[in-house]
Amino acid sequence: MAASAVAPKTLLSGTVLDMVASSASSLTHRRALACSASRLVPRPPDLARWVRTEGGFVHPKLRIADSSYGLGVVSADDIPPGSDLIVLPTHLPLQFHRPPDPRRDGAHSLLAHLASKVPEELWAMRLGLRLLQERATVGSLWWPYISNLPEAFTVPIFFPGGDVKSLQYAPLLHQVNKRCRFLLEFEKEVKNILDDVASKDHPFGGQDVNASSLGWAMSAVSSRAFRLHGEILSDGKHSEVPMLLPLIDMCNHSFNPNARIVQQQDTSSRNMSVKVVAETHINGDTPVTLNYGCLSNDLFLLDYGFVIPSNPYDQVELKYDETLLDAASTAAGVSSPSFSSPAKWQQEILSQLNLQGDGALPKVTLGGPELVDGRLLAALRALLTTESEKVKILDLSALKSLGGEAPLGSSVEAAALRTIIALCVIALEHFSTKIMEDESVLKVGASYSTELAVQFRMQKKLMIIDVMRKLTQRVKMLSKEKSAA
Ligand SMILES: C[S@@+](CC[C@H](N)C(=O)[O-])C[C@H]1O[C@@H](n2cnc3c(N)ncnc32)[C@H](O)[C@@H]1O
Repeated sequence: MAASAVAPKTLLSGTVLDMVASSASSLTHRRALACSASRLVPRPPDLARWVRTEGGFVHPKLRIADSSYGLGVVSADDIPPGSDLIVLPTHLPLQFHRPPDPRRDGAHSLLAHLASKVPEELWAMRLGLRLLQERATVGSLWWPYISNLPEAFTVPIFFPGGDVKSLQYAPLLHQVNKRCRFLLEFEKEVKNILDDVASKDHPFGGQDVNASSLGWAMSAVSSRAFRLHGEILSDGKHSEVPMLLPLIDMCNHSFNPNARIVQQQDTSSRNMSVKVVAETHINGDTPVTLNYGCLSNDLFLLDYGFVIPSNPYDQVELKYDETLLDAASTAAGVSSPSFSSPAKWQQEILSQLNLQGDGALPKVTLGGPELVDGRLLAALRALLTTESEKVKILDLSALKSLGGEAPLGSSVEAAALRTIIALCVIALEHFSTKIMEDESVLKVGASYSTELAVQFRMQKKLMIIDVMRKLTQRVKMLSKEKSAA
């Protein structure tokens, strides 16, 4: 059993390295992205056999096979609902915390020290450090798993700088740049902390770690780890622990999955076993899928390196801002002085909605199952009416809801919806390309990362147009109701 070097010379280049050397992406990088199924070593061990050897269970009808999304778990024959598909013995999930080992406690406490430098939101980097440690350990229990991991990931921290810009969406650009900056800073910090550490205490067996290998590990974890129940806390609740689940993490994502993860507490110990159970009848020659979460395309791209077309959970972020609302309402022909100078009772509603005052949260969204952020809708309804008494007797949840009747009457409702449609137009104008131009890039074909970036921005625009279409329908219904009355 060999262990692979933590920082191979040609692992990855792209944004992280662009930031260091302002160089364009190398050919090696493009090749790696284009065949995302290529693994850390050319012919890694059979994962299913390894899980069985370690005491786990793998349904005899399951295979790992090429799929549209790299590798995937496929059922070769019919499997009835409720069947166990994969059962992992308790020692196989890879977590940050590990059983004490006096021979390596120095290394582990240094690893814990490094992990303490990682901000909470980048939890994937913490487990990533542990993954790098096992990757550098000769004879690691997890080597059969690690050698099956992809050699490269399609997350935007590895995009060439031009493709990051091509995303054209400020909130995601901000996150990508933040992660890149973190990796570059963290590389320095790790080198500083590990300088002069004796090899027996070195968490990575004396091997060099750089921004590229840290990025590889962080992406391996963000795209594959599941956050599961950990130990029971003093309040009786479970802590949430990110874990890498060998073999289970070969299942691809679907919003309509045919399988799910189940955790079971061992009756004789505090250990938890993890298994995948068939949720529905699975036909032969069908991929076994899990739901990674009802996430926006921002999170799918940032953490997993893919974009879901017509994703019902995709959203755009806007900042609640009176100048923006003024511009939108003027464009919609429903301008109101209340946007720049709301009455006292309107200010109180804005404070209750956390859109104004101390600790205000000005980020609002369009899209997703809610269609319009309830806080934005409530604010517009309240600002576009003069009937304070009508508003005051309303429950805040009724003011926020798009589902039922127009709570303040059809005129106010139509004005609020028209303002939101105008906000959608403004949001569309933030993208520098038109959908038709995006389509032609995809038609001609480009590098994998360029196509992903173009897909991302195109899906955002399609989603905004869909919101506009649905809101326009509502406005039409309101005017029909008004003329019928
Ligand atoms: C947990 S792994 C699944 C196994 C992976 N396909 C492999 O080859 O190792 C998650 C990765 O699979 C791919 N993937 C999974 N579901 C997908 C989907 N619905 N669409 C596109 N890519 C998907 C993405 O590359 C993602 O980062």
